Amino acid sequence: MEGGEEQQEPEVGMCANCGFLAKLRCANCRQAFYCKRECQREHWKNGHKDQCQPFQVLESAELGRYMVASRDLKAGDVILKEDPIVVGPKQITEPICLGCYARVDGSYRCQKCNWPMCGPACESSPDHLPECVVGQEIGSPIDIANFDEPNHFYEVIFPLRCLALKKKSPKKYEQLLSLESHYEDRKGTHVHQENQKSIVNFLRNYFFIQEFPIEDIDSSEKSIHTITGITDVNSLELRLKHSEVLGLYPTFAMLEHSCTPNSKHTFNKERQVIVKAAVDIKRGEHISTMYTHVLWGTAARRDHLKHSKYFMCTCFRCSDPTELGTHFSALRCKQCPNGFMLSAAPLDELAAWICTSCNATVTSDEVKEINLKIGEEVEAALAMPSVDSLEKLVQRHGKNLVHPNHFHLFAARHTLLQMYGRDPSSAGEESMKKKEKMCQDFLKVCTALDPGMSRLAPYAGIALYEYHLAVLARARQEPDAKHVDSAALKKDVETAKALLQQCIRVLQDEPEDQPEGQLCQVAQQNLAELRQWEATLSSP
Ligand SMILES: C[S@@+](CC[C@H](N)C(=O)[O-])C[C@H]1O[C@@H](n2cnc3c(N)ncnc32)[C@H](O)[C@@H]1O
Repeated sequence: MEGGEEQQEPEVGMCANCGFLAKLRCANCRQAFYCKRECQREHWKNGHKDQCQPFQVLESAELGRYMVASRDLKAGDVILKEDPIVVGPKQITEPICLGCYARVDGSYRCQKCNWPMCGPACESSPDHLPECVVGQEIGSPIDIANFDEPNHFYEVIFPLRCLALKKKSPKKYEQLLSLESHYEDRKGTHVHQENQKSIVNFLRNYFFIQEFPIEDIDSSEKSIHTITGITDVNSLELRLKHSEVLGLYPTFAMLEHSCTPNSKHTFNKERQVIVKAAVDIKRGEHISTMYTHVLWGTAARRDHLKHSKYFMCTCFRCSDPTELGTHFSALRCKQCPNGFMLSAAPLDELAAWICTSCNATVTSDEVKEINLKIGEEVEAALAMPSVDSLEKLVQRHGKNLVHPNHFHLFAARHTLLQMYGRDPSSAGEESMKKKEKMCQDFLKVCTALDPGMSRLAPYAGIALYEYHLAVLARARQEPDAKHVDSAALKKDVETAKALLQQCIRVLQDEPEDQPEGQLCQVAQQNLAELRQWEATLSSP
């Protein structure tokens, strides 16, 4: 949902502290009124401090609940910091410790329930309590032998932890159940049938959760399906050092989807989610996140949202056949030399595609087929990448089949731009020129698709870093005295510094234990070294 509906704010209200008629209001949330400053100070001390948020949750027939900014937000402003109500393994996961979520090899098991863990400290983690209690009571064997492959036993952990909230924390359970489950939409679908076997039946017929009092665990089929729906629609994926887990954050779950989101989020070590404005957001504007993959074309994104989140996206990017001028899904016209085929109506999956130049048409099925074919080729090339094979693929398809910015080629270009200058076959000056140009083109598309770097920070961060390497390679070619004062060298050093600074800005929120966070640290070190080198250049 783009833009903001006009929100008419009331001009007067009741003082939140003493109940008198009031005109002053809290500048952050704009929801609490005060009759005088003393009342505002009092109210802040008495709890408003913890409740004051720069957003409001509203509701509409189209979106359900959604968030709007309650004041103007600057890019980088913190919108929300929230604890999860449940954390646990993803539905499909290799065996991991149920306390710290590191991979396990089976050499240690919980003394009480026999689930594989990494040691005694994790055994007493509060996260692990629900399955540990069920395991102790029921005593069903935890039959995990292969530790290298995903194991179906883990499928029940997250739903079980959600169900156990009923006794452990009734307030959180209520909060959880208030989230959207799309229960009716899911009934009878393949997902529902699979969950019936792997989660509902397994919890009831193997772990016998119906033996627990209903006041402790609601083990009805409907409740378990509702919980799996809530999880699929609302949960977030947390990347930890050695695994990925899920978390449910009830306020975060109020954020609507947009394919050009205006917020970004990260997690801290306490597993809180921190949501920041990715771009400036005006008061009253909707605040959005992204539920799907920013580097997929419109048809794939909409299809994914339809089947996993049960709505058809109509955002600005989805409605624009050029995808914000990038031509990310455009094909080459086979009837004329210069035209590109674009969907005549991108919000209609079955609409024909029309040439921008000669008006020739192709069906949406033909488009799907071409995409499938290129997708397979790119996947095969990326499985064993070489500069030569990727270059040929990008050039051939970019000339004959698809727009050079097409999403399938974009993935190949991301690998290629990192290989130039690293792969021994591409160490020369020519390759570095290609690298520089490819980084520029790549970053142009990133900026158009995701101006706030909400999702593309890791991609753009790498491209900025590689771009600086290409510029620096040119600058370092002639470090002799006669070149020292040349304007070209100075300009290159300035450009390389600016690229590193931008790389650091883009990656600054990435976790330190992830490759992107580590790249940010490398960029900081490189920047310091570059400044030292620059100083030696200008010293007499
Ligand atoms: C994480 S929940 C968001 C909160 C939800 N609206 C509610 O009231 O609980 C995701 C669901 O919100 C709705 N939704 C989110 N973004 C939407 C959008 N851009 N267009 C239509 N529906 C959307 C869909 O029903 C989706 O499955």
